[in-house]
Amino acid sequence: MSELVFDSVSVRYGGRRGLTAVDGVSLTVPAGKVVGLVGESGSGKSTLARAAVGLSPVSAGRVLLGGVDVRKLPRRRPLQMVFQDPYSSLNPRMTIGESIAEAMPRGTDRRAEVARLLELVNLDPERATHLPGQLSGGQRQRVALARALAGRPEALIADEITSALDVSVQGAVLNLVRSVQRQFDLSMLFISHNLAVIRYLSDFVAVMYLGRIVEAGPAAQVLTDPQHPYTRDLLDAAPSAHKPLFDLDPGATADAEPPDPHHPPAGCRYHPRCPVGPLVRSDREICLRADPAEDAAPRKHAAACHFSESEGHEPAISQGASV
Ligand SMILES: Nc1ncnc2c1ncn2[C@@H]1O[C@H](COP(=O)(O)OP(=O)(O)OP(=O)(O)O)[C@@H](O)[C@H]1O
Repeated sequence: MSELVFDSVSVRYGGRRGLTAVDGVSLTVPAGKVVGLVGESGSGKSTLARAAVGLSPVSAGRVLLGGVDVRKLPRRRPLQMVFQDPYSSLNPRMTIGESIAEAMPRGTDRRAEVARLLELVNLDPERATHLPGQLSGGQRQRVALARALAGRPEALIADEITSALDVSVQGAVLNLVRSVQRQFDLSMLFISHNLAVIRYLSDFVAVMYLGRIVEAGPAAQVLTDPQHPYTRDLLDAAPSAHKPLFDLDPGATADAEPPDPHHPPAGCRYHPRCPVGPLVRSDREICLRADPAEDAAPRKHAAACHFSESEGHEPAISQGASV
């Protein structure tokens, strides 16, 4: 299917207390692959995802699907998004069937297609006449997925799609998403706080910190051989694989206060919290003044850290490196 490319995307929320929630992010979701996007609360993951479907105010850059600017796609159908909260993403007054049919291209045999999609997401086609309020959270999330598939997408963005669900149904929904992604060869940006979930689903992983991608690469490399101190801290903060479910604990990565997104630190944005940075080591003064590049071409493992090389890893990526 088609590659999804974020090309130097910035999102600024306005007003006097405005902030740049996403700051020049470049990230590629290769065709038919899953990129897991991870980072603590407030790092800008949802804002980046929503930028792709026109729901957050892009102030610079663009998003491309198969080389076409998503703003020029027909009603954005080839790119669909499923949200955290299935309660608010479905119209409570429309039947399940109407909600799904609404997203279909013209000329579709709607009744038959609704039944097919409901079966695909393991729901009884009889559900088509029900209202969202008659369904459980897990069932509603299945309907949201069916609705997204009704647009016959090439790419799918999933933003914390299991975190509002009972733990007992999370696994089934994740399995469904994975099987649908494979069946339709979808390119997928998958956002989660949960590193176990990211590990389970992702071909590639991108790590976001304070509006930037700080590390990206093949999932196995990023998760087992992290190059950026922030990624290492995230992985250290997460309990081991023996523990069942774990979420990233915002602020658990270092002793320093979480950053204020209105006033990102100069130099490397991670420096006030970095355990191998200038507050700990006198030879790392560069981190106070020089901003390491951020960029993400996940086929290649790279990190935006002045010292990732000296930590025994690949050289840091340079400003403006191509996607
Ligand atoms: N509509 C908005 N108006 C103003 N600021 C916003 C808006 N939405 C998000 N923000 C701010 O933008 C920053 C990034 O938020 P965002 O929700 O994208 O982060 P996130 O990584 O998805 O967090 P979470 O995991 O908690 O959803 C935060 O500082 C947040 O407070």
